[in-house]
Amino acid sequence: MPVTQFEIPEKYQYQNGFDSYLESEAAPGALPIGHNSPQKPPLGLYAEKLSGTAFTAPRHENKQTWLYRILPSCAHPPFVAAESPSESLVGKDETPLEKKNKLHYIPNQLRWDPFDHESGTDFVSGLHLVAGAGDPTLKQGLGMYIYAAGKSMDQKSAFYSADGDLLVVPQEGALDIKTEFGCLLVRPMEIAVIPRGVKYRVSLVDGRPARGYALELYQGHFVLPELGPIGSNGLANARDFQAPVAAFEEDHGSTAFDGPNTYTVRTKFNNSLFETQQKHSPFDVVAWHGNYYPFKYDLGRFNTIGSISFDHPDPSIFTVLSAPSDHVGTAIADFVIFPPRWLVGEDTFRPPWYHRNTMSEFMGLIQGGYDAKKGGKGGFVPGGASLHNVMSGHGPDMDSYEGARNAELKPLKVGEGSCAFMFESCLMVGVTDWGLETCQKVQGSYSEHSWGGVKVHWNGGKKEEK
Ligand SMILES: O=C(O)Cc1cc(O)ccc1O
Ligand SMILES: [Fe+2]
Repeated sequence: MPVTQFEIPEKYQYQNGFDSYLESEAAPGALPIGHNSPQKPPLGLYAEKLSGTAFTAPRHENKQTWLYRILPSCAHPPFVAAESPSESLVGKDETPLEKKNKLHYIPNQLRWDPFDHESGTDFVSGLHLVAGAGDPTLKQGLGMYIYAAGKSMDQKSAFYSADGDLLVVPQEGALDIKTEFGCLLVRPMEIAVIPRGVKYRVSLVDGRPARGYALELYQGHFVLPELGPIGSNGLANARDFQAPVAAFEEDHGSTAFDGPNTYTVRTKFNNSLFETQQKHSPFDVVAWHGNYYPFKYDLGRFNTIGSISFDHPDPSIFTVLSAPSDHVGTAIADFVIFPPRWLVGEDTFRPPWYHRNTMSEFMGLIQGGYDAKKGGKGGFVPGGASLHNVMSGHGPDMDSYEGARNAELKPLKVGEGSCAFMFESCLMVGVTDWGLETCQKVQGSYSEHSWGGVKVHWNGGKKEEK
């Protein structure tokens, strides 16, 4: 087995397929046959449509799901600004939104020490916007997050984001994600995508604190990358993506108008938190059918492809999911991983080459090390991150360069037990106050530490003997 693949505990059931049209019912007969919205849906349920694209989006892009639930989602009092919207999302509570959302555009290479675990936060209050581009109100761009959850979300609470689809990359601690569509268990080395609008509740597993990375896509949806000459299989295969099966809570509270509101629903709306209290469980979907649903993927199933002759290929061969812009081949966000793999290139400098890219690159490390960067204190370590913005020069640090320049080129397995990843974007990425200051993790001497001592190997122009 090249990489570890996960067991699926019995408690969780999934249906397989990427961008498939799926259906699931937790009570037999809950799905109407033929109809979407019969006069009286079966079992006394309400029909509710959840759309992820405009009704009129072309068929190949159209995403929506019909939910059959005990009570419709609209039955709640108005949302109000959450009283203490964690300092986390973008800044301090009292800070005006413009300041909270302010992004600082910096040409320097940035690297962060591992972000802190937090004890008092849940998945929502522990979500920190580190960097981003664009604007959720215009449905353009993306946000890059760090989360640190020291406790489960309240069992009578739910969260949804109106801002975009959230790709979650756990780094420490598993997440039990209860969604309106059913449950997902997402462990480090697995990922999940929760589409815009889908309500969910994140619980810690075995009480273990959780930390990880997330990318919110303000526009469009993730797709599998084109395979071109690779052919019809490879990289992340469609059948390895897993969606939940319907599971519901039967708690519809008091029917009295003034009955107690026991459920809290929080929403992220333009990167601000709002909340409301309602009588009924938001997790009351008994059945659903559609192609707009949350899903997970075990990174251990990724079929890694590389050069078997010479030269280091572009990292696009490691793309798991891509969120295309309107320009073919140019992504608002690519999610790229660097799993264990064999390097066999002859007469090849095997780590990444030095480069300056028109794309920006935010990297994190789930486990182990990265072949172009030293680990250890002040290095690139699990739970930390780096950002190489548009045209910011970067590449292996000096020691990695010298090591690879002089290495014996026998076949070598790199990255055993490791997995770095990259959120790559065609957009220039700005960094928040939280990312620059509040988190206190920016490594002051990243550039000096990495490239301060790069050696001159220029031989003065003497023709070399072959
Ligand atoms: O900068 C990085 O480490 C990411 C990266 C890896 C690679 O193999 C080629 C290009 C690239 O940007
Ligand atoms: Fe790079």
